[in-house]
Amino acid sequence: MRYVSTRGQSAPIGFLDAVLAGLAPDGGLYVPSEWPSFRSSEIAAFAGKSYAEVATAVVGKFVGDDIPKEDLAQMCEEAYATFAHTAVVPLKQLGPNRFLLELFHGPTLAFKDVAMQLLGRLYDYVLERQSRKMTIICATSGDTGGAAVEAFRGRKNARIVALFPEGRISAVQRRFMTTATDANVACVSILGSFDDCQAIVKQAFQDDQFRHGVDLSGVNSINWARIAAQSVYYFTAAVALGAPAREVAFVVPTGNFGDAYAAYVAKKLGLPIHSITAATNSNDILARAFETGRYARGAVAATQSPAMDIQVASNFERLYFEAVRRDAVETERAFRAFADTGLLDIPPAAHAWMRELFRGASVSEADTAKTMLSTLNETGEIVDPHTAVGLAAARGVDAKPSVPVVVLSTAHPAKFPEAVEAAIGVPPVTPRATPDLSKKPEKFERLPADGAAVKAFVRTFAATT
Ligand SMILES: Cc1ncc(COP(=O)(O)O)c(C=O)c1O
Ligand SMILES: N[C@@H](CCOP(=O)(O)O)C(=O)O
Repeated sequence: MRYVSTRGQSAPIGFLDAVLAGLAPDGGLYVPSEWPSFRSSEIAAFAGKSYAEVATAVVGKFVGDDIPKEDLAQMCEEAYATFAHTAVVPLKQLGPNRFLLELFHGPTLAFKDVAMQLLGRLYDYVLERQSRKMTIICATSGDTGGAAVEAFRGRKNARIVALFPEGRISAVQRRFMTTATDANVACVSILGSFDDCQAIVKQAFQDDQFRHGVDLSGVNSINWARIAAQSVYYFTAAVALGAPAREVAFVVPTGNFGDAYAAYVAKKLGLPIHSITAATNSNDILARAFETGRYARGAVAATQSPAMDIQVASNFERLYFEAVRRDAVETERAFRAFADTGLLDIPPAAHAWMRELFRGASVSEADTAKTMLSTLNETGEIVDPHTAVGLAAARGVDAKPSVPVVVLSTAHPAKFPEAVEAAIGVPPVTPRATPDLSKKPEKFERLPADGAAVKAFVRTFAATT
């Protein structure tokens, strides 16, 4: 398997190199040079297999010969043994044709654990063999950071710096990062938005001297291994509902577009996906892009679903690259121009291609809160605000009654106790296995949204840990 950059200026590389590289040196994102796929009979054979076994098969398609199958299988076994539910990502029926895919049974109660628990092991595996220690920088709107800290803390071959937007994530999300006492973890509260944090990370990757100096890597969904690992649960859910003989529609609460793009990847691998609805909160750049063909940045608004308060969705570039028939010159032009102007008019043919599979839906704050309450009243389920955005958007899915609609439940309600209690009148209960972090001391730096300041901090951290 080889990986090429969406901007076409970086040399093709293998899976492990793409994983460690994070962002391509030309500023693009790595994608497979050719799409692997499963035969229908292979997908049917996933029925009855464990989550780790399906993950080994699906992720294995992207790994190629870079890791022996037994080693990958062992990493998957170990990664998914950290989940509190035997099904790892159980599917719950809410109504005749409505399902919730619970992705929050990992150690930090959000879907990010699914990929991150595997990434921590992948990095260990390869860095140990290369006798190398890397510096990971990760931008977070709340959940990626906690999952990454949990997956990498205490690991010998990697140090991690998590950048989060000051005051714009929940206290529970913050504490999953800032209470870690391991020497290889640093957290930085950035005086800005998640988009600022992500821009700082991307700029850092494009500074060759810095990148080489600290041996930089990234575990945001720019990293192909994140996408590969997140495509697995679309298989387990769809197969449980009758795929490959039956199509399934997915509704994905969306911010950085990694998870919805992973659904597209599952489709490329051969899964019969009827449609993918990108459900946004009022930060609706993606919903507008799919509905109108114009990808136009707005100001970031703080919402009850803070992990989706994002206006620049990294993985949209990967989809655009496909939509323009893998024209790297056009992708480079479009995303450089977008970085300057905040505007990208999707060519009509590319937009029409996107709409064959994708729909966008934006959900207001009032509807999000109302959906938390109505879900509790109608089904007895307490859902978090991100999941509520997905459930509200699912009302608009246009599918035949024979097509099940699966909404991704991306976080446990206990991560957002204030928003949930305000909506339903009672606080959500934290799962028993989750440690109480509320009394632990927190440790983090505070820095302006300034790339130079962050790089200086990271350089010192890398030199001293
Ligand atoms: C709880 C939750 N839901 C949804 C999302 C959106 O996922 P994505 O960024 O992959 O679109 C995020 C963050 O990314 C999240 O933390
Ligand atoms: N919502 C995310 C933002 C980063 O997304 P990623 O999937 O690119 O890591 C978060 O919770 O941090």
